[in-house]
Amino acid sequence: MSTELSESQDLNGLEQEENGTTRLTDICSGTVGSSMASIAEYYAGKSVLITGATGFMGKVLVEKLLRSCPEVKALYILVRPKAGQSMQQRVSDMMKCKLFDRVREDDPEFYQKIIPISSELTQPGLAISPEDVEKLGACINIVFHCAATIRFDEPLKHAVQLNVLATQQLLSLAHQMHHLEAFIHISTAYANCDRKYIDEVIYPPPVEPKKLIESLEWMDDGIVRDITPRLIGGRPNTYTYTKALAEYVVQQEQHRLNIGIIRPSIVGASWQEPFPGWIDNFNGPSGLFIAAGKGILRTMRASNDAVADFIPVDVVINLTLAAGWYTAVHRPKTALVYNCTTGGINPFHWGEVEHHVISSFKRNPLEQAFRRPNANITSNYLINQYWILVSHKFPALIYDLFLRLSGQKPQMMRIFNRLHKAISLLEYFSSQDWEWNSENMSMLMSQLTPEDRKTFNFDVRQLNWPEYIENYCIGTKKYVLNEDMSDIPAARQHLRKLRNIRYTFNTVLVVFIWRVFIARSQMARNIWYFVVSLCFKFLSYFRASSTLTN
Ligand SMILES: CCCCCCCCCCCCCCCCCCCC(=O)SCCNC(=O)CCNC(=O)[C@H](O)C(C)(C)COP(=O)(O)OP(=O)(O)OC[C@H]1O[C@@H](n2cnc3c(N)ncnc32)[C@H](O)[C@@H]1OP(=O)(O)O
Ligand SMILES: NC(=O)C1=CN([C@@H]2O[C@H](COP(=O)(O)OP(=O)(O)OC[C@H]3O[C@@H](n4cnc5c(N)ncnc54)[C@H](OP(=O)(O)O)[C@@H]3O)[C@@H](O)[C@H]2O)C=CC1
Repeated sequence: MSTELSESQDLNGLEQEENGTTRLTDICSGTVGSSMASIAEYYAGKSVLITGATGFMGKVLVEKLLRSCPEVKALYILVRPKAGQSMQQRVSDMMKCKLFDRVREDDPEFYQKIIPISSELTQPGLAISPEDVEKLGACINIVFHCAATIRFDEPLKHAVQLNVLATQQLLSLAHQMHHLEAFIHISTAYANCDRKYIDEVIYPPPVEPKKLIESLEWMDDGIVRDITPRLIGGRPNTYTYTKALAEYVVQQEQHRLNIGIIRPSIVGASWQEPFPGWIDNFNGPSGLFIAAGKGILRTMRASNDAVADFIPVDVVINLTLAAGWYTAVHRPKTALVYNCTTGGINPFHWGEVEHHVISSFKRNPLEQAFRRPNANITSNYLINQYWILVSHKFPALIYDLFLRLSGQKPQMMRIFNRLHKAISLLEYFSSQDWEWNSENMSMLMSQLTPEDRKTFNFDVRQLNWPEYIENYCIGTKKYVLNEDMSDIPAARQHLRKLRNIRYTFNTVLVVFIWRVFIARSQMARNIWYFVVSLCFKFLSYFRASSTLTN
């Protein structure tokens, strides 16, 4: 069921379908002045506020805005001091990141456009100083809200504080912005993962956010922990639950602000921009790709035929910027939701992911792999448990034994325990299928000029998955693990060594087992003599026949 969009009759540039879904059309009657402006022209002279700019997606958003909208006036970014680093230090470190190489080339002074604002989103008023509130109120034209806790095991109180309450406070701040044209909220395609078919609508929230927030205020952490599974119900974690609540909170403001909601699925490395394969974290599939490349992860529960709904980060950001432009220019009267997914347009399946990840890491191996990359994904619980025992726990035990014997600290079992914890939280997403309607994404594309369609490309029909996965795997090697591509021959040599160790180990094991068997069983001895005599007879036969032909 979708929420009631009561003003269906007077939507500007929008059509409301029978089921309540709000769709874009090419009607421009509701546009403001610059409707014909290209995306870059629209952002020219604009001041943009970005939350979560130090995060994975936020950084890509900042980079793309600076590179493709060079006339943008200023990017105000909400940043908190963290891990002993001041806000300023964090921002200057961020700008040194390789991601900004292309922008740096175009404009070495690009950092002057970035204006950090100290903010801790979990604090009242987002801990923004009154002077900064005034400054933002006077100048911001567009808000992109990316900040969130994306941890799947986040305690409910904290997830609500950051994903729901902070969103609410940001919306209050947005009300004080006198020149605000658009508020773009980044959600997730899995906010409604308790449904199999997900339309571009905001579904009724699982609970009234206000009531939940009030209750959480007086409950102690123990009680909250105990009731969390009951509260989240059909959702697998507090992350998806609080992102669903946040959507509802944002929707409540749709009559007072121009709102767009972007729902990306599983965000992966960049496809094209600023260069293929850029990734800087272990979240989502990236950590598992690395674990598979290192030969540590060799089995996990996933359905071979289910769609792996990956979406490259640059596609999400291009769509986000286009949605910002559309929302500001066309001013839809109700919040538009964009399911930013690939499954319905260019599907790719978990079985194919496994195949391409493994073959890519065989071609471009990671340094110091534990074992040769090899994987077995299955949806069968028992088969998976068997492989965990044989391919994870047993090798870990042997390796730890080896470490102990050589006077080192055992570590492999600990690594596997952490990996199993991560897998247990991720398997939910790889073991089932969802269907997203992504019509708004296609229709937004139809609104762009041919030039913008190239500069802000989010046409995922053009995505070549094997090539994308290859670049993704190389990206994890180069940008997450900081490994040098020139070391690949040595890494290949290491894999050959591992293969030889495996052959030797397997041969010794088979001979050993057989010897034990022969020593204990007359039947095994008889079979052994039979096989040996058969081999001998074959050998004699071939020798005789080759003598005759000569
Ligand atoms: C058999 C081989 C097949 C090969 C390929 C098959 C790949 C299948 C991939 C399936 C993936 C499915 C992914 C679905 C994701 C759905 C996404 C929904 C979309 C979103 O909206 S949100 C963003 C997603 N959010 C996340 O991904 C966060 C998940 N992470 C967490 O919640 C926590 O990190 C976690 C896993 C609970 C661990 O917490 P904790 O123990 O406190 O430790 P740290 O966070 O400090 O990390 C510890 C350690 O683990 C590494 N790590 C983190 N994440 C992963 C991961 N996904 N895979 C592997 N390893 C991971 C982390 O880097 C740390 O390592 P250190 O060595 O640095 O300590
Ligand atoms: N990654 C993915 O696969 C997907 C992500 N999304 C959504 O995209 C958005 C961005 O995700 P992503 O970039 O991957 O996440 P990251 O974890 O990389 O970034 C989160 C950002 O939020 C900021 N933040 C977190 N807590 C606070 C706080 N208390 N005060 C101030 N800032 C804070 C972080 O700042 P700091 O650096 O200080 O920690 C960081 O900049 C999120 O809304 C997420 O739900 C949606 C679908 C998939």
